[in-house]
Amino acid sequence: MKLDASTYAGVAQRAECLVTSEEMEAALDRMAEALTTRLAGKDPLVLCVMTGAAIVTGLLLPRLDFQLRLDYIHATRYRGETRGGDIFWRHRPSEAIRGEHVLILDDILDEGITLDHVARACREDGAASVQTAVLVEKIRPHRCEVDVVGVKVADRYLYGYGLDYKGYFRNVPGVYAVADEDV
Ligand SMILES: O=P(O)(O)OC[C@H]1O[C@H](OP(=O)(O)OP(=O)(O)O)[C@H](O)[C@@H]1O
Ligand SMILES: Nc1nc2[nH]cnc2c(=O)[nH]1
Repeated sequence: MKLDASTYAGVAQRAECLVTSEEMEAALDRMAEALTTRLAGKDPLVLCVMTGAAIVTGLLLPRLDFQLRLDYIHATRYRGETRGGDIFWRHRPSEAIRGEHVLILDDILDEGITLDHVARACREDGAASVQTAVLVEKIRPHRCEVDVVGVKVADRYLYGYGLDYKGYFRNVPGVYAVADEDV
């Protein structure tokens, strides 16, 4: 669904910046260091969980100075809404995963349902090992643990750095909480 320009501007004006771009870039540096320790020398297959992880993937991979390959996996459960539903698979590269040391890269761990589902699917598909990393973790209970986290933020509806609000704002260079009246 398209947002008209005045609605878009209103959402942006009412939103609150929780993490600046400088803080996010520092978090990406820390994630790269942690992932290098875990994965350098293992020739991992990095799986970008589309669509939101496209931004963290693009920012993180040039910081990883070791042999790796990139593929994508697409499981979604929000589909432009601010509340999650059932998991919907759009792309599951089962054949490519067999025997690989997999790193699942996502933008956010919220309830943890998506990451739990994707990690289970990779194990079912015969990955040699599965590690997970998210740019943002919400401070709340999750269905699964994650190995590497960028920043931890309050349990509000967020946009920026890949996170969308109704399909928009993924390109915003900071993490913002949407005002209650807009959620
Ligand atoms: O921990 P959870 O509560 O399961 O939520 C996290 C998931 O929600 C978002 O995906 P979404 O379905 O919105 O797809 P998108 O990546 O296209 O935005 C995000 O990219 C995570 O994959
Ligand atoms: N954009 C966005 N997507 C999510 N998916 C799960 N939680 C969130 C959130 O807070 N913001």
